[in-house]
Amino acid sequence: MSPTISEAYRELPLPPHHIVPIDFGSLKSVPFSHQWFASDTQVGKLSTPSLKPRLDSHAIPVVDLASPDVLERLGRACEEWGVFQVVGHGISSEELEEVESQAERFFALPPEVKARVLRSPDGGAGYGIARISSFFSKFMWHEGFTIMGSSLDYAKQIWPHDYQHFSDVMDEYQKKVKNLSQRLMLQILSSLKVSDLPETSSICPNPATASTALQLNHYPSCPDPDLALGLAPHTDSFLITVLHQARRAHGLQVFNDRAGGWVPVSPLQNALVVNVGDLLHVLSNGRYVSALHRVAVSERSRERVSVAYFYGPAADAEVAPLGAAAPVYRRFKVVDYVKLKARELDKAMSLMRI
Ligand SMILES: C=C1C[C@]23C[C@@]1(O)CC[C@H]2[C@@]12CCC[C@@](C)(C(=O)O1)[C@H]2[C@@H]3C(=O)O
Ligand SMILES: O=C(O)CCC(=O)C(=O)O
Ligand SMILES: [Fe+2]
Repeated sequence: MSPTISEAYRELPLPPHHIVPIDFGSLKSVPFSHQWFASDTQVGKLSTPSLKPRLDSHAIPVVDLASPDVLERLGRACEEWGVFQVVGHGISSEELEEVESQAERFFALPPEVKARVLRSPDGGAGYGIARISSFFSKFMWHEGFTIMGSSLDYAKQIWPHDYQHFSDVMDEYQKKVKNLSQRLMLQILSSLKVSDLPETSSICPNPATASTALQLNHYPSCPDPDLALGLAPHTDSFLITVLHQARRAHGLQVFNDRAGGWVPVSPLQNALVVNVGDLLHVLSNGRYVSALHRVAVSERSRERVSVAYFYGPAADAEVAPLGAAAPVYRRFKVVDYVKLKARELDKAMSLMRI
């Protein structure tokens, strides 16, 4: 049988304190375990001292999928930023609001109910702390729920008598966002202008075998936002991530060398945020930037919800730079990369370099 992404985590089980979130609702101040200082956000050689971003969000490209020069705009955004906001994507604001309100409904449940769907120590899906947490000395002001495939079994455990609506909303959204992700991937690959794409059918990816995950993120309201960090700096592992952030819910920031630091990705009405992930960085032979991003806790009494959809090739598909005369990355299996990232985090990409 073909491997799944969840299997990649079997070899590296996490202890319970890296799975079960703290009960944020009961806290009147930020505990020491959740207070971040500059030295705690060290990622590779990059120290990320201030949570105050440098530039305003207008710098992040906005791409309208209906625009005649869409390929050129996508290519430039992926090359210069590794992140852009997409409009004209065909998912209605009602659908986005519904998915957001079901995510809020889940996170508002008491801790013991959320614990019914706790991620297992060696698994990828379920409720808990972000997997990257084990690489940092402090805990993040965040709880998440990762859904891989249908959400029905989870919904039945959470709401035994009222599971259908949550499940319908999440599964319908996954279908829509998968179609959008596939469409974006085809356009992004065309934007690379590689003349010979021999393996596109296996890596492109094939929507029937794609690796996908829907991640509901919750950043609870925080007594002292300046001390806490929502999500530590990281790059996403798959090809692309399509993210819905709730309106007025600021906090997402992307690192950009040329802009000289962290730039906010402010919520834009009806837009979805698209991140280039590590695997697309490899396919493009390093041309498209795998965007380093983090989430600051921006306001005292406002919680924040976001919904991320990770889209990648099948777990056993092989990835390598496309049509590159001088490839800088070697060929590897998706599942092996996810394993390596679970062990090495930000060093994983450089370990794949030739
Ligand atoms: C498919 C996946 C991407 C992800 C790890 C996961 O197996 C499921 C959750 C995803 C997430 C969400 C929060 C940030 C992140 C880095 C993490 O720890 O879990 C991403 C992972 C990723 O992109 O590598
Ligand atoms: O909440 C956000 O804006 C970003 C979430 C994120 O980076 C992720 O789920 O990987
Ligand atoms: Fe991310």
